Order: sequence, then structure tokens, then C-alpha cells
Amino acid sequence: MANEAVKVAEAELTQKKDEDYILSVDDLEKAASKKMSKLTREYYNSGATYQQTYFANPRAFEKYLLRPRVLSNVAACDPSTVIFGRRIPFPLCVSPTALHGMAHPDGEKATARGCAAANVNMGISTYSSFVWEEIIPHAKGKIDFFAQMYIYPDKTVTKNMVLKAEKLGFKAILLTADAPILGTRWNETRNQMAAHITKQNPFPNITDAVSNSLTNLEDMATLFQDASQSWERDIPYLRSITKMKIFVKGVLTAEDTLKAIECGVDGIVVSNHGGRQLDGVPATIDALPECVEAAKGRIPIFIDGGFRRGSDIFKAIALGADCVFVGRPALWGLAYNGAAGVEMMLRMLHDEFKKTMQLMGCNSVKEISRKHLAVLNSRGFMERLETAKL
Ligand SMILES: Cc1cc2nc3c(=O)[nH]c(=O)nc-3n(C[C@H](O)[C@H](O)[C@H](O)COP(=O)(O)O)c2cc1C
Ligand SMILES: CCCCC(=O)C(=O)O
Repeated sequence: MANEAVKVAEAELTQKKDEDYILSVDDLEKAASKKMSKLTREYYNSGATYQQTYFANPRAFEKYLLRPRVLSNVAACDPSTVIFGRRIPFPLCVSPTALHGMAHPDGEKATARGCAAANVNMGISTYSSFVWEEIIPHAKGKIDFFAQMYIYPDKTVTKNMVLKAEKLGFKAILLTADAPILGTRWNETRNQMAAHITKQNPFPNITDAVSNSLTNLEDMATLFQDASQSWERDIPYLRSITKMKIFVKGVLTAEDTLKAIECGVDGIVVSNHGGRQLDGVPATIDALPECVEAAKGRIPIFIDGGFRRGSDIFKAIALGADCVFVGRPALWGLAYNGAAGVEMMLRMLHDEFKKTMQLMGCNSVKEISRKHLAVLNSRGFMERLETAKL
């Protein structure tokens, strides 16, 4: 009998192919991409023009080496942290991304369920496939939501969106600052994406303004994104109409970090929009140090762009970020298996991050610092980041 059971188990094992195992976010990307339509794949898995920044984001982590400490009793390691006064399982949230309905019929509603199951906070895009009020109840009270917004050409739209977000209980606004105009993505011209999505009534939050005759995504975005947006005009205005926290998303320099502090925002998200706006800007992990240095601890710094491994999250925290966000991994989880796929992705990153902490000899997120990182110098020798001449 026991032999029979072994034979059955062995037969099952040989039937399983390597690609049936989802052991990493990279595995998930591959499996999900097979399930997505060509249009969806081309929209999600790409960046602006030559895609230099899109490819740089995940690769840039490799320049940092980890400097572990051993024999540190990590049995009680705790990867949790506190954001907006609420303890979260690890320093990760989900970035706002448009049109989850392209990945799954339940769109953001399923993403919200997946996030709630893993207790991870979620950003929701202005360009969501469902109106915000339909999404929130799927996780209400379980997680915090961030409302991603633009400065809209029609200021009554800006005001209405802000007031609606506040009424719905969003914790913060993520004001997308890196998109006064939409970046150039060649796939969307080739596959005529705008024509497909306007037909399917894509942007219910702001749909009244959408003209069905538009066939170009960039033209369409000019209806919702105001190229005249500015620190001086718009931040004080937002401040005057809401008590929600205001985070500026898309900062990449020390100058803009200082500007954000001067304008009194609550924090910044170091982001290059996943390489989808200006091609040629640095990977976000490379822009982070100058922003951290400029901020001098005065405001929280979040970051997104290319985070695919628990060790990537560790490196950003070591360089001074307070929390990391992921965009595409949530879309891949959603396309792969709805809410359960989102939850699976978040648990995978949680476990990887915790294991990284343990193998690094860290027991709490507060302990993680630059002393845990090293780089190779130009002669190929390792130098501690703290003392390296870069
Ligand atoms: C398909 C897609 C749609 C996005 N839509 C928005 C959006 O509507 N608003 C926004 O501020 N950022 C948007 N982003 C950028 C994300 O918020 C985030 O900055 C980026 O995805 C992070 O990089 P990652 O995907 O490598 O994690 C989008 C990104 C993707 C991939
Ligand atoms: C017109 C939708 C644009 C959403 C966006 O910001 C992105 O695709 O990166």
C-alpha cells in the first residue's frame, strides 16, 4: 500500500513541469503573461519609447551586495512596520495601476480582496475599471487605500475627486506628478489600444468626459491630465480642500524632494512610473539616495519601480525608504488567478523579505540600514557602502 502511494506521488511529480511551479515574481510574470491577451500584455509589460528605464528598474538592485551578520538569534524576527499609524505585515503596499479589468473581469474589486487577505494597503488609480465606491467595500476596514489622482484640466473634476476620496475614507492622495502629459508608449499606437478601451467604457471615475471618437491614448489623457500643473498653484489648493495626507508620486531628485517639503506635503513616492513616462531617467533605487539625503528624515519616503524580490525591498529600506510599492506584480497576480493570485504574490514577497531579514541577522525593520549593503568598486573589490568612494 505504502509503495502504491509512493508510485502515485512519483507519477504526479513527473507530470508537473517546471513552469507549473510559481516560486518567484519572475515565475508569476511568465505564467500570467501567457494568460493575458496580446493587448493587455503589451500595455502592462512595457515602458516608454526605448524602454531603457523600464529595464533599468529591476536590474539596478544587483549593484548592491548584502552584508549579513550571523549568529544573531533571528528566531523572533518581525518584518512588520507602521504606516499611517497602522501596523502592516511588512513594508510593502500596492501601487495604483490603471485598468485592472484588462487582467480579470472583477478588476480592482478582486485586487482589493487579494490585498485585504494579505493585509496589504492598496493604491487605486483614477483610471480604474470600476468606480472607487464599488472597489472599497471589498476590503473596507481591513486595509488603507490611497487615491491616485492627477491635477485635472477641469478644476471641478479635481475638487469632486478629492471630496469623493475623502468621503470614501481614503487615507491619502497619491498625486501623480510625473505625468503632466502621458509618456510615449509605442505599443499603444501600434495596437490602437485607445479605440479598444473607449469602446468598452474604460474609465468610469471620469467617463463623462471621454470622447468615443478618440483613438489615441495620449490625446485622451490630455482630457484628464493638466500640463500646467505646478507646486505653487496646486499643492496649496489641494491642502485647502482636504484633510487627507498628500503624497507626491514621481519625485526623482533632491531638488523636488526639497520642494515637496517646502510646500508642506506629507511625503513623496520616488517613482518613474514603472519606466512608462520619461525614458532615460534613472532606476528608482538609484534616485533614492539623493532624495533620502535631501529629506533628512523630515518626511516619509515611499518608492516603487521594478521591485520583484524580497531582497529588493530590503535594499530600499537599507537605503532609507520607509515603504516599497509594487505595480505590475499585482497585475500579474490578478491575471494569473484573480484575488488569490494577488494574495499569492504578496505572501511570496512577504516570505522572501522575512527570510532576507533573518539571513541578514535583522530582527526588526528599524535595524535595517546602510551598513547592511556593499558595492563592488571599479577594480572589482567589495567596499562597504558606508565608506565606499562612489
Ligand atoms: C499598466 C500600468 C498602469 C499604470 N497606471 C498608473 C496610473 O493610472 N496612475 C499612476 O500614477 N501610475 C500608474 N502606473 C505606475 C504605477 O503606479 C507604478 O509607479 C509602477 O507600476 C511601479 O513599477 P512596477 O510596475 O515595476 O512595480 C501604472 C503602471 C502600469 C504598469
Ligand atoms: C490613459 C491611462 C494611463 C494610465 C497610466 O498612468 C499608465 O498607463 O501608466
